[in-house]
This record gives sequence, C-alpha cells and structure tokens, in this order.
Amino acid sequence: MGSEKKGWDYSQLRKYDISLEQIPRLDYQDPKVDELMAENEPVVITGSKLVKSAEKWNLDYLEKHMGNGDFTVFISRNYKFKYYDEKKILQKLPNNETNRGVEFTPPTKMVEMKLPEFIKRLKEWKRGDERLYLQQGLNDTVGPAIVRDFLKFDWDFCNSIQKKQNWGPLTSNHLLIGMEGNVTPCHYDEQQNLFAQVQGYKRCILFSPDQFDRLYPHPVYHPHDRQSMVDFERPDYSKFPKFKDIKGCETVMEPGDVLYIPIYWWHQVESLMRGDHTITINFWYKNGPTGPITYPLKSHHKVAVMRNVEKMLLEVLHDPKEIPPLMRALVLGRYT
Ligand SMILES: CC[C@@H](CC(=O)C(=O)O)C(=O)O
Ligand SMILES: [Zn+2]
Repeated sequence: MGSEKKGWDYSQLRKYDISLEQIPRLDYQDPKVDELMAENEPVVITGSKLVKSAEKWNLDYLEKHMGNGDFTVFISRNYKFKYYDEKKILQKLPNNETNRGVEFTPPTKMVEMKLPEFIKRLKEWKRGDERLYLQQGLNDTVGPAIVRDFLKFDWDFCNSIQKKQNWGPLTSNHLLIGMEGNVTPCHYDEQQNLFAQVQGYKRCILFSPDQFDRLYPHPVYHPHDRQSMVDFERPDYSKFPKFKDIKGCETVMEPGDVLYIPIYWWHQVESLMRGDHTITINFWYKNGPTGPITYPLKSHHKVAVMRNVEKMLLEVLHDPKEIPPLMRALVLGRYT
C-alpha cells in the first residue's frame, strides 16, 4: 500500500493485529468501478473532479469564506472520536418525565464553535492538549465563495453514480476537518457514502457486513448503536473472541480520491499520525429500493433484519436484560 513517494509512510499508521487487504484503486472511467459498486463492494475512485473546486480549501481560505456561523466541533481528551446518539441517553424531558434512554457519559464533548476559534486551536495544538474534530453538515450558512465552490463540485459525476446504482436522494454533505492522528472508531452507517478527500491523508479500514459477529456492535438501544465495542489497539479477546478472526481491507486516501463506503460496511477512519490536518467532504445517500431478494440473504440485508429483530424485542420486552434469556430459549438446543 502506498509508499514514501506518496507523501506519507508506514510509521504514520497505527499498528493493529488485523489482516487487511488493499481496497482496489481504480480510475473513475474504469467500468469496473460500476461493477464493484453494484456488488456493494468498496472501491477508491481516482482522477475524478468530484471535489476539485474545493482543493483550494486550506484553513486560511475557509476562515475567510466559511461565514460567521457556528460549527459542530467534537472535543476529545484522547485521539478517539466515537460517535454517540444523544437521543439514546437518559434525559429529563420538559414535563419532568424521562425518555427511555440509558445512563451514559459521552466520551467526547460536542460544542458549537466559530471557525476562527477552531482554526486558532488547531494551529496552536500541542501533544497532550484536547483534540478537536469539526464535523459540520454543509448548509446555507456558509459564505458565497464556498457556495460557488460547492456548486462547482462535479455533480454530473455523483449524480450518474446515484442513477446507475439506483440510490435514493442525497441526504447531506458533511465537512470534516480533523487533527493529525484523530481516529473515528469502527462503525457502520445506514446510508451509501461517497467519501471525498480534500486535504491531507486519511487511512480508511473497512470490513464487510459479514464481519458483524466479529465486531460486536453495541446494542441498538445504546447511544453507541452501530459502533463496535472492540478497542482495536487493546482488543479484549476474552469478551470478544471472534475479533481474532477479523478480516478487512484498507486504503490511505490522498487528496482527490473518492472512497465508496457501501451501506452497512464497517469503517474506521484515521487522520495519519504526525501528518497535516485533514479535510474531507462526504456525500451520504439514502439506499435505493432493495430490488429482487435473492437467497441466502446478503450480509447487509441480514444486518438490517437483526436490527429490526432487536428493535421489535425491545419494544415488546421493554427491559434489554430480558433479550438474552429469550434468545437463548429460542435458539439453544433447537436451532443449534
Ligand atoms: C465523520 C467520521 C468519519 C467519516 C465517516 O465515518 C463517514 O463519512 O461515514 C471520519 O472521516 O472521521
Ligand atoms: Zn461513518
């Protein structure tokens, strides 16, 4: 994978005891790109101009043109930015009732920050300081120059993919500005994703949905729903024995690369250590209609089924502790 001539080297990658193949890197005009996407397989698409109009988006340009809006910034005391769903945290509601959330201490703080302050903290950051990660949906609060650049994205390119792959509508574009070494731990999303690298180098480690039982996602009701419970750097093989057999693929994204992250595919994303800050724009699309079901079900369909079973059981049992005994009674000795 890659090499020194590509502006990064192996010493900038975190070391894991995981077997990883290379994600194919194909030119955007290669017909194999469509074939892989049609199979819900990841592919790095090179040479497209999808976000070429944003290649000038360095920090000074963004500070000058991003407008005076508030941006969502996550703050972490370490290098990890594990996503959590606030709606699943036990909360007092206005009428003094509580939602059916759980007690949970978020691992990161989410704040609203003006861009100049974010950039100042980015530039002044030193080892040991809290880390920051700007993750903001692009909306109409940005300045006119950014709107112009946004309109100049190669929309024909991504619209043709959307049409060919029969995806649903584009739901959002997120601007992601990360510090060197920041890690978004392994998780999956329920949307199709074109992940466009604008500045800096990002390592993306992906696992097929069929690795579900090796990645031990938090329960659906948990704020870390869709996130793996396994700490890749210090895996607890007694709690997560199947993680030993994990198989995945990876790539180091360079500016201009576009990675197709298929719906339900697990991914861990890392800004290379001792590298520059990174800037990414992602394009999230609703999945298209399932189309003709073939049997046995594909692994990503099985993940959707498992999520629905979990949600239904929670709905009827109310107490998550009731699920394991019921599932054991259902399966052990009967289906095993
Ligand atoms: C925002 C988190 C992550 C990207 C990602 O998970 C996605 O685009 O789905 C990253 O780049 O750190
Ligand atoms: Zn994601």
